[in-house]
Amino acid sequence: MISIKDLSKVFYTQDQPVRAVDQMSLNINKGEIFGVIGYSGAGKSTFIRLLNRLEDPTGGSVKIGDQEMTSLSKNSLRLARQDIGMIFQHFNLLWSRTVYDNIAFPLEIAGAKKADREKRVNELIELVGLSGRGNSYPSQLSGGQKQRVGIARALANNPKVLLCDEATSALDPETTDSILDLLVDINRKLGLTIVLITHEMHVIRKICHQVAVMDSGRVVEQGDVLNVFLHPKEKVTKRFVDQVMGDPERESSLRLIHDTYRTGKVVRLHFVGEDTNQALISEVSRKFQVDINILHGKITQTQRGAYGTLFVQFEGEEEEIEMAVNFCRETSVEVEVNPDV
Ligand SMILES: Nc1ncnc2c1ncn2[C@@H]1O[C@H](COP(=O)(O)OP(=O)(O)OP(=O)(O)O)[C@@H](O)[C@H]1O
Repeated sequence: MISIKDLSKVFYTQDQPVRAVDQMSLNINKGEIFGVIGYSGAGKSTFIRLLNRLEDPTGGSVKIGDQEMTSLSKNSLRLARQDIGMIFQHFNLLWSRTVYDNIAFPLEIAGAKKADREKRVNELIELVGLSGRGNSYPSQLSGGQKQRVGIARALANNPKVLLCDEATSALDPETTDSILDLLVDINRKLGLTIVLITHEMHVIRKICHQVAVMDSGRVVEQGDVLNVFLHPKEKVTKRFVDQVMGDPERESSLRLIHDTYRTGKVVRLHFVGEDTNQALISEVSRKFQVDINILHGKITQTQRGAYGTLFVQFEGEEEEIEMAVNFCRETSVEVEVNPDV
């Protein structure tokens, strides 16, 4: 659906050239929610603006469907953009227009007839949960409602792709979740491909199927969200996973346990999907002569299923511990002995 190859953007500033996006290559499948995560300055905004050519690339290509975006003339680009909706962190609504007229705006530009516009706007108002608010002005709406207007406006011309530029970063956690739920709903109902950029792993965890981690203009890690949670390779990715799975107390409490009980083994168990329901710990304690201290645990839901980690300490004879660890390894649960915390 979207194929990005060796995409680069260099800004030539007075001091020195800035490589905001540096040889990025990605493939995004139709119907997928694809998240790009990175810290401030990683190049996310530049990247997403290159997709619909709000920014012209220095090199490389962006293909959306059969359309090579980088070589389109002004006129063809205007048409191609009707297939690409976009929503923004600060909503970018027209403040002097009502909700209804904001949503109607892209339809007016596309030359839709009045009756068709009316039908479409009413459908969209209902789809985004703003029934009864058509005559309100943006200043009379909450942040979440404003973003709903932004979403309805972005969907007006039935785009194939929706680009989300930090769409929930200005919202409180609860409103963020309701907007993320709406994006999932739209993705399922309309089969829309969604590309989003964010600096919050919670957003990736909650709605994305695939994730790419950006650092200094490059994709440093990429994959299925559950796999990236399970096996983060790069330091920056581990920090993002810790935004969701971490616990400020974890490191100190594990160190304390480690220093207090010098016997036994600390083991980290990773549970994925169905395995999260497995009664592994009670089975191990029944089968082997080991004492099990549960040190720390967390479970979370992703679009790809549940994911959990559990830190435990096995105490007992070395041989029994070895057998218990091997037993855990034989299940589909992943095991790390004496993990770095
Ligand atoms: N118009 C511009 N002119 C010069 N440099 C720019 C321009 N836009 C972005 N940059 C630089 O490119 C790099 C990437 O910026 P970008 O805004 O894409 O990152 P980001 O990951 O979206 O960060 P943030 O979340 O803080 O916006 C930064 O070093 C930034 O200073």
